[in-house]
Amino acid sequence: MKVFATRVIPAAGSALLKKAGYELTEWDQKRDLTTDELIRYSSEHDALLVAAADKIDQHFLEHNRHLKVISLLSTGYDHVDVAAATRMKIPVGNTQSVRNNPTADTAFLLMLAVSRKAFYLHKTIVNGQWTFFDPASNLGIELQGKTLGILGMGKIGLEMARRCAGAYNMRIIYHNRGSNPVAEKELGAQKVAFNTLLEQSDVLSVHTALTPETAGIFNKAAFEKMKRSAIFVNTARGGIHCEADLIAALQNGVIWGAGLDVTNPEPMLAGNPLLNMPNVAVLPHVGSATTETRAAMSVLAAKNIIAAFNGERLPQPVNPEIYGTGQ
Ligand SMILES: NC(=O)C1=CN([C@@H]2O[C@H](COP(=O)(O)OP(=O)(O)OC[C@H]3O[C@@H](n4cnc5c(N)ncnc54)[C@H](OP(=O)(O)O)[C@@H]3O)[C@@H](O)[C@H]2O)C=CC1
Ligand SMILES: O=CC(=O)O
Repeated sequence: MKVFATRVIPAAGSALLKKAGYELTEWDQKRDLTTDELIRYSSEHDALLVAAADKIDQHFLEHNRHLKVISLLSTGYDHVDVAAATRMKIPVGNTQSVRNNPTADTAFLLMLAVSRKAFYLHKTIVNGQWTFFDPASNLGIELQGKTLGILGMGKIGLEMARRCAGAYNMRIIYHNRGSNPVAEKELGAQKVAFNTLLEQSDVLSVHTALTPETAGIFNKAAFEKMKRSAIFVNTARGGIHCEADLIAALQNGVIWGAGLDVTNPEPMLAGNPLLNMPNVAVLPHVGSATTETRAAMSVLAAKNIIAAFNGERLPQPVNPEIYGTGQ
């Protein structure tokens, strides 16, 4: 069996695939594959291990109906036409469950960095602008006892809420389509309407998937409903906020600050105005970027492939419906 990985994956995962006797080819160039390249390489392999930047759409799948599995190195699967894969009976697996803690850490880090202008102040030192102590400048805001709003109280949202409740005794509100009984019981989190989330949050952290329902949901109208002192944090997907509206909201003081691990497009271009704003912190999509988690992700991605080759249910399936009720 032949596996094609669109990235060089951590050794723990590649070792597992090789131990199982599979031939693994890893794309080792520092650029994304083009659609044509992805189709061509996939046609010569039995399984694919892909990153969030690789678009697996209907066109791609029609050229690769032979694939025994598509294993994602990500949790999010907005880059995959899962419905088409399901129709073609191709199992898709992801790495949800091993990346909750580091991604929540990233959201927490961004919240704190924005509240104290940390990224900007670091830059002022680099630029030689730390010249004297001025008690009235470089002021941030405190988080103790403030209200955290979570859009998407799932696995990562819950970890972010736990951190904020534990560290700053923050009141937790959230908006989901369903509800999250664990967050309600453990943290006293209160489910609210989306508009209430916008109006009441001091920090609003986004943890929902990118779907047609959530795409661009943070637009001009949404930012205008938020507090002028609010911090917006997005570690989910850049497509959930409208960047032009976010920039305008920050420039016009409609909200106070923003912390982003995800942008649209990615990579963000160096001249982006967000990078020069004091109350903004941007990271290059590194939510899960720890040695431990990247190793665990590669292992889970490899296990998804091994299970598919053995005709078994994937340990972390995105489209379990392909198994019917039998598995
Ligand atoms: N920055 C990074 O490196 C990483 C980013 N991610 C991103 O984080 C996202 C969340 O991951 P994870 O916590 O594991 O996912 P979960 O599925 O556990 O949580 C997502 C939550 O979003 C809620 N939700 C879905 N649709 C809507 C909607 N339309 N309105 C309101 N809430 C909604 C769901 O609840 P309900 O169904 O009740 O609405 C669910 O609770 C991923 O999809 C991925 O895009 C993940 C890992 C790393
Ligand atoms: O963005 C990363 C993911 O796991 O999803």
